[in-house]
Amino acid sequence: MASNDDRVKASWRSYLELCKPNVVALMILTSVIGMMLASPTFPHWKVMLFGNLGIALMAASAAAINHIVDRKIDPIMSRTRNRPLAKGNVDVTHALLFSTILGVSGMALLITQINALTAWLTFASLIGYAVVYTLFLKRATPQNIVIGGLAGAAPPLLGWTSVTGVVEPNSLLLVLIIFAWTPPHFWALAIHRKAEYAKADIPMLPVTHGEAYTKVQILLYTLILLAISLFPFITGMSGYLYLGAALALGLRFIYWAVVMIRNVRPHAAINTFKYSITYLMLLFLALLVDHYLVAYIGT
Ligand code: HEM
Ligand SMILES: CC(C)=CCC/C(C)=C/CC/C(C)=C/COP(=O)(O)OP(=O)(O)O
Repeated sequence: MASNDDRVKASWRSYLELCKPNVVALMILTSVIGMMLASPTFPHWKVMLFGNLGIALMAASAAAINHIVDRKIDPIMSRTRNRPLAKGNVDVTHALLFSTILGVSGMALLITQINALTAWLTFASLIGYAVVYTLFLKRATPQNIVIGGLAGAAPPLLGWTSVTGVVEPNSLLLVLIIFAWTPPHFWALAIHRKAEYAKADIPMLPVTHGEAYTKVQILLYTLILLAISLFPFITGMSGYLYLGAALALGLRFIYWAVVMIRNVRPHAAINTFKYSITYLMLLFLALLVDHYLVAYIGT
C-alpha cells in the first residue's frame, strides 16, 4: 500500500508534470539568452530573476491548460496516457486552479517587476498556445503546429523586451529561428507517433498527407532554418564562432532530414526529434558564447 509520503510525492510530481518542465526549461534557456543579447552589459539580476520566473510561470500555466483541454485525447495515445489528468491523478478543478495561480502570479511578476509590454506579449503567447493552438488549431488543420509554433517561439523576444522594453528587429530574428525550427521538431515526432495521432483523430501532417510528404516538408523547413540561422551573423549580431556553429548544427539537421527521406535507418524519425532539441539548445548557447567572446575580445 502507498504510504502518505508516497502520495504526497506523487501529487507533487503530477503538478510538476502539468507544467511540461523540460519544454519550459528549454524555453527559459532561450529567454535568458534573449535577455543577454539585448544589451552589451550583463542584465540586472532583478530582470533575470523576475523576468524568467514570470515567463516560466506563464508558460507552465499554458501547459497546464493544454493538459486540461487534451484530457479526453491523452488517454488514447500511449505517449500521453499516463499524464495526471488522463490517469485521474489530478482533477480538472484542481488543474484549473493550479494553472490560474501560476498564470496570475506570472502576470503580476511581469507587470510589477518587468514591464507591461513583456507582460502582455507573454499573455498573448499563453493564449496562443493554450487556446488558439490547443483548443482550435490542433484539431482543425495539419498546419496547426506551424501557426501555433509562434507562441512557443516567443520566449527570446520576451526575454529581450524584459531588458529593453521595446521590440527590436534582432529579437524577432531569434523568434524566426524557433518558428522555422518547430515544424521539423514536431513533425519528426509526429511521424514516429503517426498511428497514435490517427487513433486520436488529430489531423497532424503525417496522418493527413502521409509520411513521404511530411519528410519533404521537414527537409524544406530545415533548409529554411539553416538560411534563417545565418541572419544573426549577416546582421552583425553574432560573429564567426556563431556562424561556424550555425552551419555545423544546420548541416547535421539537414543530414537527419535526408536520412529520414532515404528511409534506410530504423528510428530515424525519433532520432531527428531528439536531435532537434540538441540543435536548439546548442544554437542558442553558441549565440551566447559568441556574444560574450566578441565583447571580451573587443575590450
Ligand atoms: C507548437 C510548437 C511545438 C509543438 C507542437 C511541440 C511538440 C512537442 C511534443 C509533442 C513533444 C513530446 C512531449 C512528450 O513526449 O511528452 C515535445 C517535446 C519537447 N519539446 Fe516541443 N513542441 C513545440 C515547441 C517547442 C518549443 C518552442 C520548445 C523549446 C524552445 C520545445 C521543446 C521541447 C522539449 C525540450 C521537448 C522534450 C520534452 C521531454 O523530454 O520531456 N518545443 N514537443
Ligand atoms: C507563455 C508561453 C511562452 C507559452 C508557451 C507555452 C508552451 C509550454 C508551449 C509548448 C509547446 C508544446 C510542447 C506543444 C506541444 O503541444 P501538444 O498538445 O501538441 O503536445 P502534447 O501532445 O505533448 O501535449
